[in-house]
Amino acid sequence: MNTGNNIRIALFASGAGTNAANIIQYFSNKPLVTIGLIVCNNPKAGVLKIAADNNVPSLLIEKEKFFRGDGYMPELQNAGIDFIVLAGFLWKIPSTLINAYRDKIINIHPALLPKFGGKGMYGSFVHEAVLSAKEKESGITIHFVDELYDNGKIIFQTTCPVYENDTTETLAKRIHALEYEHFPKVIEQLIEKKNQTRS
Ligand SMILES: Nc1nc2c(c(=O)[nH]1)N[C@@H](CN(C=O)c1ccc(C(=O)N[C@@H](CCC(=O)O)C(=O)O)cc1)CN2
Ligand SMILES: NCC(=O)N[C@@H]1O[C@H](COP(=O)([O-])[O-])[C@@H](O)[C@H]1O
Repeated sequence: MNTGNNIRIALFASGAGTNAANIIQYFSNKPLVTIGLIVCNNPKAGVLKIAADNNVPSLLIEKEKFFRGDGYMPELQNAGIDFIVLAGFLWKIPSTLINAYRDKIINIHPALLPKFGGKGMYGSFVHEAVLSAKEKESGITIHFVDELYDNGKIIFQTTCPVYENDTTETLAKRIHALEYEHFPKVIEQLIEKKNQTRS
């Protein structure tokens, strides 16, 4: 149980982990926030090396315990986790965690929800859908996580242009730039707001 003023965050990621690396770096000199754990469902994910390189403990999870067991609640509690940040995590968060961390789980989505969200909408699939729809703009959405995919209350959105000659790669690069710029600051503002209501 975390009893101090320090807020301990668990980052959930399934892939390269560039957002996780950016968040770790951002909070590396902010004493009130600790990245206490990286939770991953993919043994080959680049985020596991990012955890090791930054001396952040990691937890490799498997389906049965996550979806039909305790959702790794004991491990999260032992790590003193107060807040969960999904940064490219590709499994649905089960009700065990949603209920235990109600309004304390957030996610970043690489499009302007409610469009281009839901099952199957992750990574390059999202950018492909935006390009196929001939959208003139895309962006990012940061939202609270509830039982459904991409359904929780929206906290923050910002946009970027989509160009006719864009590929999924060029659009992904523009979206990533928005993620790196805004995600850590939105996390920090949320934590500050929760600290104000606690004190
Ligand atoms: N309860 C919730 N869990 C998760 C949410 C959420 O809003 N509520 N957000 C996702 C992140 N996400 C979009 O932002 C997302 C990730 C993955 C999928 C998806 O379709 N996943 C596949 C499985 C993919 C795989 O195992 O490689 C699937 O469910 O079939 C949709 C949206 C994180 N969790
Ligand atoms: N629907 C969820 C989704 O698509 N999330 C996206 O996965 C990428 C993870 O990149 P990273 O592993 O390099 O941080 C990010 O672009 C994030 O928005």
